[in-house]
Order: sequence, then structure tokens, then C-alpha cells
Amino acid sequence: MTPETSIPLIPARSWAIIDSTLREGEQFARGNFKTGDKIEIARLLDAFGAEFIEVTTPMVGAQTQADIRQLTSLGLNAKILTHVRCHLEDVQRAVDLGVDGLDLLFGTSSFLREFSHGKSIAQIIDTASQVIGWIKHNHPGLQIRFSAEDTFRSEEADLMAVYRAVSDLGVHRVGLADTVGVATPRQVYTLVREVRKVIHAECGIEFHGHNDTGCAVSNAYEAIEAGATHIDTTVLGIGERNGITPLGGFLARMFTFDPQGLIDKYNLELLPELDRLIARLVDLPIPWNNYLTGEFAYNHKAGMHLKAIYLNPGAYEAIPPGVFGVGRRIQAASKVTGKHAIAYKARELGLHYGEDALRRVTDHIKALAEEGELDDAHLEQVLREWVRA
Ligand SMILES: CC(=O)SCCNC(=O)CCNC(=O)[C@H](O)C(C)(C)COP(=O)(O)OP(=O)(O)OC[C@H]1O[C@@H](n2cnc3c(N)ncnc32)[C@H](O)[C@@H]1OP(=O)(O)O
Ligand SMILES: O=C(O)CCC(=O)C(=O)O
Ligand SMILES: [Mg+2]
Repeated sequence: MTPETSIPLIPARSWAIIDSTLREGEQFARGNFKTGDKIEIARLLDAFGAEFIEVTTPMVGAQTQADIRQLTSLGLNAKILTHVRCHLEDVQRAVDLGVDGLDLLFGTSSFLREFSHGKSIAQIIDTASQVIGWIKHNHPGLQIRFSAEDTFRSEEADLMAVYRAVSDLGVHRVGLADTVGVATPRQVYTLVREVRKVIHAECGIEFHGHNDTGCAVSNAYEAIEAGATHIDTTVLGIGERNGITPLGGFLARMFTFDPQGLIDKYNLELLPELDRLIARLVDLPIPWNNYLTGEFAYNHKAGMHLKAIYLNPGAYEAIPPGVFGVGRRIQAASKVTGKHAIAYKARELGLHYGEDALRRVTDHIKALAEEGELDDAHLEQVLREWVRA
């Protein structure tokens, strides 16, 4: 079987991951990583192939500063960015910690202008100009990103003024942040296209999407379709409230467009280890329906599915689990099973039935399962006894 040819090609080389487990993830209810945890997370993300790792602002305190220093001295391939307010003091504290870049932000919505920092758009641009100017003059090698926090509740004219100004000031990326998770995929697509028109061609576009309304993955996808170059993720999606675009969900989405590109770019089989590591550190189970690595993400049960799965797993799987280091589970013991699944199970046990016997044992198994749970061991027992009977 050849894959569907109508799937568009979005080359994996056209975008990069900024994993923010060590920044947004620290804003998760149970995210409070110790130095050793941070090193373990950073090393695993680096081994996975994440292009960027975003860490918390050094303004948090002395321990966080020391941790950033440790992380930047690990010699990772991933570039380390620190997330700081657009404020000279924060920036000056950050530049000596060995980071590769600074992710600046300033809220542009009326909510944040009124209730967070109290600055007008003109004052935001003026401050951005001072801060960016200072970085470029004193630390020209640092990457600079400027994000308009709460982008999707900001006035479009204000946004365009801010993005045009910071692009003219020479930032490497601008950021669009769906801070309260309210944006729809179409809004994200449209706004990214608009922003592209006012910034310089070499300036990247980053998207940061919260998941309050369940659109974090689709919004990240739409951002890329519209020309975004960088997507913020966290492992398992941890972050403020119910979090942001999860690394695994985002990769699952993008895999379908350019499987080989993803395989070449990342060590995808490390994803389960990353998910397990973060689940352990935040003391929560991996959700049962988690993208790719959830306990039942590759569980197949219905008879109609099983018949086809045995012939070609691609019939009911968009993404082959082995690529991400996970296995599939065939659940043949249930009331929704069918004769093909039962024949297959029997063959695995070295048992063979004629057509009639297969129909009868299948019906018997379905009836048993309708009365109560039937596990694999019980199914095996029934199949063996049936042959002897
Ligand atoms: C949507 C997001 O996730 S944004 C990132 C959120 N990240 C963080 O908050 C990082 C962790 N934060 C901290 O450790 C602390 O909040 C600090 C060190 C940054 C600041 O601490 P404090 O001085 O005690 O201030 P506090 O947190 O109560 O209030 C926020 C301050 O930041 C200011 N501020 C908010 N946004 C910005 C901005 N983009 N640029 C500059 N200043 C800003 C506010 O005006 C307020 O300062 P003010 O008291 O002078 O008005
Ligand atoms: O800096 C950014 O772009 C994102 C900040 C953030 O976490 C948010 O707006 O939700
Ligand atoms: Mg956020």
C-alpha cells in the first residue's frame, strides 16, 4: 500500500522546536525542577535533537541563575535561550550566564497594558528600542526574540507597529503568543501571514500556544502552514493552567507531512523516555490517551479494525508506533472482537480451526465477554479447551 498522496508536504527542515519545559514547564502547577532534574531534562532534550531549550528568567533568584550557568556549560548542541521581561535589568542579569539568546516579551493587549505593566504601545516600542539596542551593542552575538504577549487579544494595528519596529531593530525572531489559549486555527494562520508582511524576510516567526480551548496543536500547525519558523513546546504540554502545545502531539501532527524529515532531524524513539521523565518529575501519570505514548494510544480492539491491522497496521494507524519507540497492543479478547482476530490468536498458540469451529468459538468468546471482562489469559484458556473439546 502506498500512503495517501493528497497529504501536503511541509518539510521538517522549515521549522524548529523551542522546547520550554524548563521555562513554561516551571510555571506548571507541579513544575519545580531541581538542578539535577534540569540537567537531566536538558540532556535528554538535547539527545532527542530539540534545536532550542528555553529556560526560566534569572530574575527568579540566585539558584535559578546558578542553574542556567550549569546548563549553558554542559556543551549541548541545543541553543539555550532565557525568557526575560523587556527590561534592561533582567537582560543585564541574563547576558553573563552563557546563554545563546534572549526571548524578550511585552504584553500588548489592553488587559496586560492595563493590569500587568501599565505601558502604552509607544512606551513598549521605546523600551524595546532601548533594550534591543543595548543587547546589540554590547552582545552582538546573542539571538534576540521579541514577543507580543497576549497577541491574539491585541489590536492588529498595535501588533503591526510593534512587530515592524522590533524587526527594524534587528531581532532574529518575533513571537506570537496565544497566552490565554483563545485563538482559533484560522486566526493564527491569518495573523502569521499578516505579520510576515511587516517584518524583514530574514526575521523568523515563533508561535507559543496555550491549550485552554484544546487548539494548541492545531494552532501550532496553522502557524507553520502560514510561515512560522519556530514552535514552542513542552514535554507532555506542561505549563500555566492546562499548558501549551505538547512536544509529542506536535510531532505526531508534523510527522504525517514529512515522516523522513522528522526521522532525520530527531531521535524520535526518545520521546517515551522524555514523557516518562517529566511525568515522574511532576508526579503525574502520562495521560491514557496521550499522543503516541499514552497507554492506549496504540490499542486496537474492534473486530473490523483487527482484521485489517493484521494485514497492514497502516489501515488503522496514521503513524507507525515503532518510529517513536512504542509498541501496539492487539486486544482480541472482547465482545467487539471478530473471527479474524480469534483465528490469528489461535494461530499464535499453534491452534487451527475450520470455518465452522472458528465461527462457534468466536461467538462463544463474544458471549463470554458480554457477561464480563475477558483478559488474554482467559481467551487463551478458552481457545485451548475448545480444541480439546
Ligand atoms: C505569560 C507568561 O508566561 S509571561 C512569563 C512569566 N514568567 C515569570 O513571571 C517569571 C517568574 N517571575 C518572577 O520571578 C517574578 O515575577 C519577577 C522576578 C519577574 C518579578 O518579580 P516582582 O518584582 O516581585 O514583580 P511581580 O512579579 O509581582 O510583578 C510583575 C512585574 O513585572 C512587570 N512586567 C510585566 N510584564 C513586563 C514586561 N514584559 N516587561 C517589563 N516589565 C514587565 C510588572 O509591571 C511588574 O512590575 P511593577 O511591580 O514594577 O509594576
Ligand atoms: O514569550 C512568549 O512568547 C510567550 C510567553 C508565554 O508564556 C505566554 O504568553 O503564554
Ligand atoms: Mg505561556
